Amino acid sequence: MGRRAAHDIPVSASELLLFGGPLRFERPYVTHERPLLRMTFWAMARRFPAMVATVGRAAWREDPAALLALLGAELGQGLARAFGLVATNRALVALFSAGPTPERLGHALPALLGVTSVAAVSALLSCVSVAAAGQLEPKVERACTARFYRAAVRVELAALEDKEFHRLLDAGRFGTDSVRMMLSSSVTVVNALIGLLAAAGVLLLLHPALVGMLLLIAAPKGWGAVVSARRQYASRHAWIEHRRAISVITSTLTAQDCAAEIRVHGAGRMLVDAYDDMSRSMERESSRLARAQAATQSASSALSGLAAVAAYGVLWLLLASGGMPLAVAGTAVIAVRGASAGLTSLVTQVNRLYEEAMYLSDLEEACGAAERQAIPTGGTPLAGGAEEIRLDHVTFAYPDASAVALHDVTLVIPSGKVVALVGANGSGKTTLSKLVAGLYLPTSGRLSWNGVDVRDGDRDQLFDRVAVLSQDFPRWPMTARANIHIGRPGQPLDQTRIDRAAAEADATDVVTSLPYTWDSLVLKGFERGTQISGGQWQRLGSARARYRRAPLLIVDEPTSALDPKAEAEAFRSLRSLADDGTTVLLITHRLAATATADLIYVLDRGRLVGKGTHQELMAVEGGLYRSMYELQAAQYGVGTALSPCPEAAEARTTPDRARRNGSSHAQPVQT
Ligand SMILES: Nc1ncnc2c1ncn2[C@@H]1O[C@H](COP(=O)(O)OP(=O)(O)OP(=O)(O)O)[C@@H](O)[C@H]1O
Repeated sequence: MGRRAAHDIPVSASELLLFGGPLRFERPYVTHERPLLRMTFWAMARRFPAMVATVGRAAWREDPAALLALLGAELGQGLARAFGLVATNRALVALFSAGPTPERLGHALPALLGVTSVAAVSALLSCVSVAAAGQLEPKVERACTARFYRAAVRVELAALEDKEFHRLLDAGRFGTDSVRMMLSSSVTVVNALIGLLAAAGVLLLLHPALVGMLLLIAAPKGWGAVVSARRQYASRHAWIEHRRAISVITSTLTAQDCAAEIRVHGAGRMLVDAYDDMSRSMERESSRLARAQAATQSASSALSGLAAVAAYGVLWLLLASGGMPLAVAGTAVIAVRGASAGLTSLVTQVNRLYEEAMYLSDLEEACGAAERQAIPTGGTPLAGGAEEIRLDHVTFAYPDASAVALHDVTLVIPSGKVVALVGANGSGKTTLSKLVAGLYLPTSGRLSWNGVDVRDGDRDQLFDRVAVLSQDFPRWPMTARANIHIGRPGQPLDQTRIDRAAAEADATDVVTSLPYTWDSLVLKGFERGTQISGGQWQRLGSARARYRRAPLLIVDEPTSALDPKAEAEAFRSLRSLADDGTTVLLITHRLAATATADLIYVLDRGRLVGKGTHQELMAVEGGLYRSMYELQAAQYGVGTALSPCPEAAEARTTPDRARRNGSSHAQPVQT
């Protein structure tokens, strides 16, 4: 085979300039890159039964009837091929026997009818095989893919932090594409193998020397097929690298976010030139491959031709010496020609099968690992809504992290209140909210929901009681309606509830301004698709969290993209949600907004350093909250004795709010 491996193909000057070398995927994606080149053909052949068994097991689980039909049809075709050869031999014996032609034809007729019937049965079985494979392939693919994704979405968040585990999941994703291909390749391989065995068996019966003849002629063809398939494989990887580099570059040429620099900076011309340059290296690789394949083909054909001459010479001698009847020689020629054609397909498919099998074994491994790391189902049932969420000396460290993200935190999140978490970047606010949501478990200490330790509690029931609007909330590539409904997907879609959630989140105007209102796709580049702004997305996200109607709403910087008016409205509506009984855990850097919170917790480098109402925390001289607030106020050129914001002023005058703000748990603990 060609000694020049894919990675030896020179990288174009443009690739060097733009990517600093070939554009290869990260490790997860290349675990199996070029394994075929490292493994001998025989080692591959030895692994063949295990590979087919993996697919076979998946097929058996999904549709045993279709699998049996497929196997039966393939086996039947192999037997039909053997019978066909036997019948051909009989027909030739009759035709080459002594006697008048009409008599010989008469004697050959039953065998000829046999050949015809066998061909018809074989064609019928081939149809059965196509139908069964067509039925089985999508089922196997669906089952394996669904199993993988079902397991993946249940994995503990902490497990996803583990790079190795993540690698496993990433690699597993590639396996889902391989299942279908493996099934079709397995069928082709089994078919070719049965065909070869049938031919060899018949030849053995006719004359043992004929098997040797088959091997002699087929061996150079087999060699040529192995060399070509491997060279093609290596080249495909080279192509993939160049193709990847090209598509990365060409996709930017028409991308909207690159359009300005492409025109103003003249980046477009440079990138088109790079495309030209990179394409040339692909062209060179393509020509090199074609030349190499042609050379191998001529060598294998020449060798096979020489072997055929030798074999036919032996046949001649056998015929001349009376050691073999003419009819047997004729059958042998037919069998050998058919078998060597099957051999080429066998080699190509075994190569392919091997490659795909590795991705499939990744998939199996990933499914197993994900199932082992799944969030447990069941546990102590949670009564009520979010009556009391309590953290007792909770410490939490992310897996692999050198420092703890939360240290010895003790606090209570009372029901039906707006509880704000404030602190500098990285102080642990989001982490704390994720623990409260049951997404992570404390490293030490106890976190309880309504008295039930989250370690023992039914986590699905806990999730059911939480709605999340995170900083980087998902922008689902769906319709506006589906973007809201996905907030409570377990219940039938309820348009009235969707409208109400949108109204509460100030998102009604966003939706009515869309060309197809609720049916608009918030996804550009598709029919009914449209692009919405960051602030509009934030309103949709907020509507989704409200549509969920959960006892606890966690909102992490819910107004970062909103204009001042919308922001004030958003905080006002959080207040009214709490007034209606929802517990709101609010994370924000906008301290004017925390002024109306019932309770504020101040975090500093993972530690709780203060708690109380806005007024209480502002009263702590040199306290972290106060200094942060004063810094923000100074940006607006307002003095420190300011009234925090209109809502706060209003809160102070409302008896209910005043009572809440003066609640007994609001004891400043500034450190
Ligand atoms: N997935 C993670 N893996 C490892 N460390 C993390 C991870 N997420 C956060 N951290 C670390 O934990 C600490 C607390 O992060 P967290 O996101 O909770 O802070 P935050 O107060 O919400 O910050 P911000 O105001 O910037 O959103 C930080 O030091 C951060 O680097």
